[in-house]
Amino acid sequence: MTTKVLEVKGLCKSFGGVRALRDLSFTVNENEVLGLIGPNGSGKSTTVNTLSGVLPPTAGEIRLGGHPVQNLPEWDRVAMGLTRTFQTASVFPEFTVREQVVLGCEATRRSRPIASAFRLKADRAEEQEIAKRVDTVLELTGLTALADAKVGVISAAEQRFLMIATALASGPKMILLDEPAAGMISHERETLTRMIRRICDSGTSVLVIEHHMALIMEVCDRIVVLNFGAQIAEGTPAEIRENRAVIDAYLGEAA
Ligand SMILES: Nc1ncnc2c1ncn2[C@@H]1O[C@H](COP(=O)(O)OP(=O)(O)OP(=O)(O)O)[C@@H](O)[C@H]1O
Repeated sequence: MTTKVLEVKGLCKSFGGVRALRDLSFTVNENEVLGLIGPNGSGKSTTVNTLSGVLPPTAGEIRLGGHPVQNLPEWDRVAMGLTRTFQTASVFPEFTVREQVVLGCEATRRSRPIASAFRLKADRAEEQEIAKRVDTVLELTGLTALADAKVGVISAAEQRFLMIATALASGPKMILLDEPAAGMISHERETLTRMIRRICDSGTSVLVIEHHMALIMEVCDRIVVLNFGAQIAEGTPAEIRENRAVIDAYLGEAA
């Protein structure tokens, strides 16, 4: 049976007179990587910003695991299992890689500062649980060997992997990746492609925005295509490659 992780129904977003999103409806299922593609200005970032809670939708419904989340703040959505990365790397150069990933666990921490101060038993158990989760996430993102390196000295691609690791540290059901391959060279994109598949196989569904079509076609199970804020196609990579409206609006004849 297919389990829906994220359901988007009739999503609209306007900025004054600009209708950035026009009635989007799609789902992301368990064990699925969904690609969101389209020309510049077609509404991809607005979709991710609206899904994650950075922007309030003008209309429509967003459900996570069946629960409506469109009126919840970003932090609550993270705690419920919906997390994201941003287009630009937001990292702390003075932290170690491990310390930065630990920050990503904050949204799901149960213990309060008072418990930490007294080192209560439950708090110690949670510390151990977090350490284990951080190790798992570092392995999933290929950063184990860099765990004690300062964030400021690792490569730009590794910093992007670290952003994914930090987002995964909250143990999400669903991760939104906003142009994760930006600035990467060929072998780094291949590493990223394998990483996205591993993330999906480990139980976190993925929605990925990306302009790099080879990566999208290789990693996605299904693809949604936007143009001028409207959904013009949805299908498997093979179907999207052949879709006349998508070729005309975005891919061109070469894809
Ligand atoms: N904060 C904002 N205020 C006004 N208009 C906005 C705002 N954010 C986005 N828009 C407009 O909404 C539309 C969709 O923009 P969006 O950034 O979502 O597109 P995109 O597909 O992510 O583009 P790109 O591939 O260039 O990142 C564009 O017309 C854009 O100018």
